[in-house]
Amino acid sequence: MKTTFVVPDDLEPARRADDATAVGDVIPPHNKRCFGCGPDAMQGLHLQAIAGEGLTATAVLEVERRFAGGPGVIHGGILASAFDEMMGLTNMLMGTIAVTAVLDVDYAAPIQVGTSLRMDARVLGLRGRKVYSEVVAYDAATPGDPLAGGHGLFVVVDPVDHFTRANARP
Ligand SMILES: CCCCCCCC/C=C\CCCCCCCC(=O)SCCNC(=O)CCNC(=O)[C@H](O)C(C)(C)COP(=O)(O)OP(=O)(O)OC[C@H]1O[C@@H](n2cnc3c(N)ncnc32)[C@H](O)[C@@H]1OP(=O)(O)O
Repeated sequence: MKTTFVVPDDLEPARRADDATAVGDVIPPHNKRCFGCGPDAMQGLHLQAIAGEGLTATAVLEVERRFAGGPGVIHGGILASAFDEMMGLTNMLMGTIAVTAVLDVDYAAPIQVGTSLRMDARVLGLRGRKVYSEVVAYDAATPGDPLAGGHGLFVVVDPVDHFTRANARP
């Protein structure tokens, strides 16, 4: 992978919340209409992330024809959405809500329609309100070199305050 995203080397450790989703269970959608994880988002990705040990989670995205960009391959924005969601859901295992400030995607190889794309996400650590996370994607059928990877810088917010202000019309 050739990312230029800089992860500080002196991150503070992040901690799994005591009441976080149990290992092996699906992390519940944070919003039923979320494009990434919401069951009611008709055109969405419907990602179901399984909580792992610590601050990790895994999901499989079936790369459907409706996700195409170039002929026969996934659209870059769809992959970015999936990565954003995977890291956002994984961050929730800390028991906080963090929104994306920076999203970095390394498109290492074309990903064909029909691929079962396994995505492994984890929280790398904290710096104050900043959360650094990463995700790596593989072909679930033929694991080998990663097909893509992503990093995110998320910022912890008070969700009621953040979304109330975000929805206010000037
Ligand atoms: C009605 C009630 C509802 C209640 C219930 C709701 C439940 C919902 C549950 C869950 C939802 C989310 C689940 C995850 C979904 C997937 C993630 C997404 O897709 S999120 C969508 C896309 N992202 C945005 O829309 C953010 C838009 N941006 C902002 O709102 C602000 O810019 C924000 C919050 C990111 C930062 O604003 P500041 O004013 O709070 O904080 P500042 O001081 O600017 O930044 C804090 C630190 O971060 C750095 N920072 C911020 N932006 C940066 C950047 N672009 N590059 C580098 N550093 C940055 C700053 O330099 C600062 O660092 P230093 O503490 O000084 O070291």
